[in-house]
Amino acid sequence: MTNIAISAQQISVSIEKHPILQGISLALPAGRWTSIVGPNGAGKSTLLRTLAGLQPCMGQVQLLGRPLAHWPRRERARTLAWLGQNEAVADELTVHDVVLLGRLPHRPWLAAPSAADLAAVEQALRATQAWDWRARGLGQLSGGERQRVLLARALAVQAPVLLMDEPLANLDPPHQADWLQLVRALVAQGATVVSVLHEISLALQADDMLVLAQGRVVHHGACADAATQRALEQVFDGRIAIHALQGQWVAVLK
Ligand SMILES: Nc1ncnc2c1ncn2[C@@H]1O[C@H](COP(=O)(O)OP(=O)(O)OP(=O)(O)O)[C@@H](O)[C@H]1O
Repeated sequence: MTNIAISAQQISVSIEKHPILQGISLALPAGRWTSIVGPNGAGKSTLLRTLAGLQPCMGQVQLLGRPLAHWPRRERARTLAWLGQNEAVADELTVHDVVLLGRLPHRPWLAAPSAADLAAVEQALRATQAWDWRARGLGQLSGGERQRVLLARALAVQAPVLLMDEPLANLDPPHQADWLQLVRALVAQGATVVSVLHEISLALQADDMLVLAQGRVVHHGACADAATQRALEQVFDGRIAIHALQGQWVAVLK
């Protein structure tokens, strides 16, 4: 039987009486990378926030088979790491301290960081090539540099499940490629990654894809499946076409 990392049963979200998510049910297998794509306003970020327990909803979300509400807070924070979009983080904190925040769910209340915490921070900062800036203030970094530090914070949690909303925002192509390698390595080690991505060619590198439109899942399948690719072309009104190029699927604009 497939292990399910995150599942949702009939989740609906309305904001100011406006339906944003409409009865979504899904099961995301563990040890795979799922990308969530769809047009602007489809509800991608809202869905990811709901799966992370950050957005109240009707229906139920389960993390590793247990309803989110039944998880003790710290255990849940060690199990599910989150990288949000445009997150407010105190700009006066150093890069090192920002990434150390990712270790909070591992540390006893008011305890100094352990050797394991410091090692996790260093590993995460090196993985995102942010180690050299560790003493700088977050506010002194460019948009892409800041994004890499926030990615390091999520990695430092060392959670088995990672949810990332537009993780490639502001990243240049080499760092997008690094992110891809990182995600593949995490998944190879058994982690589950779920990411909202606007870069369709990168989203197509995932194992599975969830295609969203108007608050509903219109397709869920393997990226390599022809049906997934047709659903993707359709949801963008035929304005993209998907082709194979050097062993990869790429989306071209029409
Ligand atoms: N706080 C809010 N108040 C009112 N409407 C909201 C709020 N947050 C989101 N919405 C609306 O919900 C819908 C879905 O938003 P969401 O951010 O989830 O979409 P998305 O698919 O991530 O979009 P994008 O591709 O533009 O980032 C949009 O129509 C948006 O305007």
